[in-house]
Amino acid sequence: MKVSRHEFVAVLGPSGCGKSTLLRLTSGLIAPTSGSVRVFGKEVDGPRDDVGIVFQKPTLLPWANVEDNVVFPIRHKTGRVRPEHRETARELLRKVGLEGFEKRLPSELSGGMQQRVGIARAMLLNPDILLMDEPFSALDALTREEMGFELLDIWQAQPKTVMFITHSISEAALLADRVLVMSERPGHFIADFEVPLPRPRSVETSTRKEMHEFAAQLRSLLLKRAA
Ligand SMILES: Nc1ncnc2c1ncn2[C@@H]1O[C@H](COP(=O)(O)OP(=O)(O)OP(=O)(O)O)[C@@H](O)[C@H]1O
Repeated sequence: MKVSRHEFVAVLGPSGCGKSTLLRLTSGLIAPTSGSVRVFGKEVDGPRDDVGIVFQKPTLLPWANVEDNVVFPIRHKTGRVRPEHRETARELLRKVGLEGFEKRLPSELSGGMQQRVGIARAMLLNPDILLMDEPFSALDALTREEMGFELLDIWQAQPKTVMFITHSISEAALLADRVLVMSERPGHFIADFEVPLPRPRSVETSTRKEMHEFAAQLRSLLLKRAA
């Protein structure tokens, strides 16, 4: 499969089909046993700096405050954090709605707030590619929807290629330009849809007839495969 620059692609598929594996291969965290992954025409042969990753759980350092968690990738990479990195971190925290929480510990934040810290951390080096593995699945339904729209705002302000793994058909349809569907194991792509919805997306988008029709099309494909 190919993803264009700055495209927002969602990947749907049954549990265990290899969605997270696809994401880890793309980030260079693991190497393929066969086949290859290329980013900007170059084979991926190790972890990359131009990729931000957001996992299902934010995996924050419990002893470090919010700002220190966001600048952690730069500390890890270079051993020191410059004032401009802290300024970028604070700016990102403002963007994800966490202004005033910079010096708090992760344990003082809600699950949704912790996930926002994880998103700010993934954006610190302004990566061209953002890989997201079920980033909102541990959140309550309302926060999840809100975070999806926040992500679209960030993506529109700072275009990036996004690969977004989810189990939610409506989330995939509402956020993405394209939805790729994988089969059960051994996973392969069985469908590739352009999302027939205009941008910008909003709460209103989720009530549109096209949204319901598209979600129904995805659902019947996934159910047929599971039957
Ligand atoms: N193409 C593949 N080749 C080798 N192993 C694979 C492949 N796809 C998946 N696996 C293995 O299958 C297991 C599940 O894969 P993975 O976690 O990527 O699935 P998933 O679709 O993300 O599942 P879930 O939706 O439950 O999170 C892992 O142990 C992974 O190593």
